[in-house]
Amino acid sequence: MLCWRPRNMTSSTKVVLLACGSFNPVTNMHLRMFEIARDALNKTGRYQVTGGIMSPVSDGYKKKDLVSAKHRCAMLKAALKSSDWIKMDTWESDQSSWSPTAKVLRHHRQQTEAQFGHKPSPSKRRKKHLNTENTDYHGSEEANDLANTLEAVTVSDLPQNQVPLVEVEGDPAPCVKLLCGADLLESFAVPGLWQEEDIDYIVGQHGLVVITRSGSDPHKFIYESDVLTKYQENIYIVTEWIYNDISSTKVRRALRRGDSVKYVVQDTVIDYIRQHQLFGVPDNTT
Ligand SMILES: Nc1ncnc2c1ncn2[C@@H]1O[C@H](COP(=O)(O)OP(=O)(O)OP(=O)(O)O)[C@@H](O)[C@H]1O
Ligand SMILES: NC(=O)c1ccc[n+]([C@@H]2O[C@H](COP(=O)(O)O)[C@@H](O)[C@H]2O)c1
Ligand SMILES: [Zn+2]
Repeated sequence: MLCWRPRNMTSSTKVVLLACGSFNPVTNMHLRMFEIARDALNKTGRYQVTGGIMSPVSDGYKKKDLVSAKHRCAMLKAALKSSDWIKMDTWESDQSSWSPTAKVLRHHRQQTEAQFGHKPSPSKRRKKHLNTENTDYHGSEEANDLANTLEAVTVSDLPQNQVPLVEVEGDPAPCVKLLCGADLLESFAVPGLWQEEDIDYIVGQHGLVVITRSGSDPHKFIYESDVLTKYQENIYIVTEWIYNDISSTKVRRALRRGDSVKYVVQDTVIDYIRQHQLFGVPDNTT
């Protein structure tokens, strides 16, 4: 089961969309992904998107040309002034080492559940160990305690279907789903890039919302993958008909060459890039 919800609940499932990425720099397409996904999910009548989170990768990712998290977060903060529902979260970028996406999702699931004040049932609270027969291992009264306990447990430590879920007392917490482009989905097949148990956890326990991207065929990719086919009801593919192949790589290239990136990234981001002379942007002030 992807998301715990009371059996008698007939209303739509609340969803928080989480996008992990370098955002080096954040482009209008990163922001558009959220709008496209929210429209598509809300229109199904089965989901209600209640929030969006952008989580920039930490400096420990060490990808070529990655500017510091300080700058990437500042640009993201500036860009998000134009949105009233997408927020940046710096938990991941504050880490000194790179965090696998499964770990970031798990962190946000715990945060979301804690925000909703979910409490463990008294019977479950007494069970300190995680490896119970219950698939609905219940969360903590004191959110921090739970976070600390679980922090020590990697996703792969938890047997399948024994991922900590929280019993609902009142409103159910939204499900946290990974929002990504089709290229990220297809990177699951790159040997050694993703742990199998992480893919299982991400798709099996959270779910994906995938935005189509030029050069990708997510339906075919799912068909060719046994694990993705197994969980295909947890993968929601959204076709972006207003086709736009913006990428941070192209933005960095244009900036390096002194070309305009206006209307491709937010003006506030352009101002920040010029002010801090990032991405090799030529200094026009001298
Ligand atoms: N044009 C796009 N269409 C669909 N998804 C996109 C697009 N641009 C970025 N994404 C998605 O945004 C997320 C963050 O990606 P990332 O920060 O790597 O951006 P990027 O533009 O691909 O950057 P880079 O060129 O540096 O790899 C990923 O899930 C990626 O698939
Ligand atoms: N094994 C993993 O969890 C894994 C592998 C590759 C990329 N990612 C994430 O995907 C996002 C996009 O990465 P790229 O910018 O390299 O395409 C980043 O947030 C990165 O942390 C996660
Ligand atoms: Zn990318």
